[in-house]
Amino acid sequence: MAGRISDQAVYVATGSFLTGIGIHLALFIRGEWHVYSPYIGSYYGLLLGFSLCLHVWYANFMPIFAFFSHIAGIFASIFIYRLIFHRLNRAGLPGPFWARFSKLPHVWKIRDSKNHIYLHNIHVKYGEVVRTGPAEVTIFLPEALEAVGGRQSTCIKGEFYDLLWPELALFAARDKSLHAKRRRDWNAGFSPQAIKIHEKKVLRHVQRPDQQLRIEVASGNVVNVTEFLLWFTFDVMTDFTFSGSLNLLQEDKCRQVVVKARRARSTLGPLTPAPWLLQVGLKLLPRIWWIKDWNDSITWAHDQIQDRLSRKVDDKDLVSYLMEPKTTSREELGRWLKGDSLLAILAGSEPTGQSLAGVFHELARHPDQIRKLRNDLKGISLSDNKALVVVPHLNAVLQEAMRLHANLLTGGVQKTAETGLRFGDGIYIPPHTTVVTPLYTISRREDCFEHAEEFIPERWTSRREMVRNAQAHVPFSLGTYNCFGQELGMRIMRYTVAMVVTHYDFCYAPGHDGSEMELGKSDRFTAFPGKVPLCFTLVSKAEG
Ligand code: HEM
Repeated sequence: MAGRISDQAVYVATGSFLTGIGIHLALFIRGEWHVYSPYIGSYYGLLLGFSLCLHVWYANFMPIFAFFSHIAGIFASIFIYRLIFHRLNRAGLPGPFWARFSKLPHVWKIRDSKNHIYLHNIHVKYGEVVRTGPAEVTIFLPEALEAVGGRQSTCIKGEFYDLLWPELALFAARDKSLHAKRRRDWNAGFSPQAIKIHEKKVLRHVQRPDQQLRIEVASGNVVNVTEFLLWFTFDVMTDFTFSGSLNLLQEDKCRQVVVKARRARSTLGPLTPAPWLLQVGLKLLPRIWWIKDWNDSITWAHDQIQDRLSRKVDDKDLVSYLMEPKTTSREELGRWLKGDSLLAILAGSEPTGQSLAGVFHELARHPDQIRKLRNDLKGISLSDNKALVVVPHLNAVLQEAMRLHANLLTGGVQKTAETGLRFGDGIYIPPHTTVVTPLYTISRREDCFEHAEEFIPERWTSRREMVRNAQAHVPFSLGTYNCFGQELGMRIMRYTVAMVVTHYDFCYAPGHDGSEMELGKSDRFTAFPGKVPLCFTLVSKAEG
């Protein structure tokens, strides 16, 4: 028999191979499977173990042979389907050849969390609408932002947003009606009356960076503004959310919590293109490395909210509003609270801190802009939002910095519905296709912004002609899923920038030219800017 494959082996191999093809065509090709991938992986792991046991027990290779033939059937079917029959093939989109088969090469290429750079290079090489995955298209056209994310769009959030599954959270709600329902509960926490209450806290907190900077100036220290602002915005946001600041700016006792929450996302960035792999990591390795950090962060946020619920507070905070839901029942509330707690803390603090880091980075490289801003702020109350909001150059500086330093570099992934997506000049994206619209590239397009790579705040005031297509600027996203904290975030930024520019002069520390900010920037669903090491000096009374 040696050297000859028995008939039995041929039958087993063929049968198992065909069941592999069958299971792919009957099941895996339909609907979404990413949240089940850990279970499917575990099932096949068990099946392999069982085949090995049978092999050892009966001294027969047939069970292993059957197992691998079945797996080969699945992969062969996937390969042929994606090579020839996939709906996106008919769209005839350009893109890397491997993209039609798998997202894994993409994950590998962005293991350094530089998805924004990777996709930018893809744009340069392949054009405006590129196939970047078996069922994924990346669109670099500004009109895609409205078409995909606008209120009229039928697209839903992409599979990535299931990262908390089966827990619920506002930003992770992919079902539009569920999302709309929960959003109504959040609304109360951002009403004009609520903003007034939050603002008192914000104003109290803005004193702290001022006090801390005075200490740094007196000690002649270099301040890494990226970190400094992150501590500050976490302090504001924890107070805003559950009436209890962590006091990170002054003390390093609790900083580890934030460090962990950020470290947890070191792999979230690279895994964004492959949500199924993210699910495998989250569910199968919950106590390992970054996944442990991620789970610890969620537990920490949840504990803070539980602790808050046992306390009475003087002024209403976000939890007060979330605990008086208009639409969610009391029983359902428990399911939302964990994810929403994390969202409330992270969604406000990080983007605000990161956007502010972008502002100070740009101002430090453009001292003329600091002087101009300081001049415009003369005689204006630094704690009066009504007065600050009408200082055109202040708002222009914030907008321009947010354009160049978008918070979502490539994130905000969506998915087309049953009808597909038609927009622009006859562009059609088939149904059930993931759509990526990388703001990093779109908001730096020369056909949208003249001298797009340069920091020119005047394009938002006296040189309006330099904005060729304002559609490309959506720092707070748009449509159904846009940012809740836009008004609050803008106020925090206005107060902080106005205070610092009025009281301090600043520039990059000796030996630093500002390049670390861009070079060190990573894309971990949200942007993590690199270092911004600045030296501060107090402005003389005559100048200020
Ligand atoms: C400069 C500061 C900020 C920027 C640039 C910013 C940007 C964004 C963006 C781009 C999104 C969409 C995310 C996505 O599609 O996945 C978003 C969502 C959100 N933001 Fe902000 N944000 C800022 C400040 C804040 C603040 C202060 C809060 C207050 C808690 C906040 C709360 C939220 C929430 C709750 C969502 C989710 C909305 C939903 O899914 O319906 N943001 N933000």
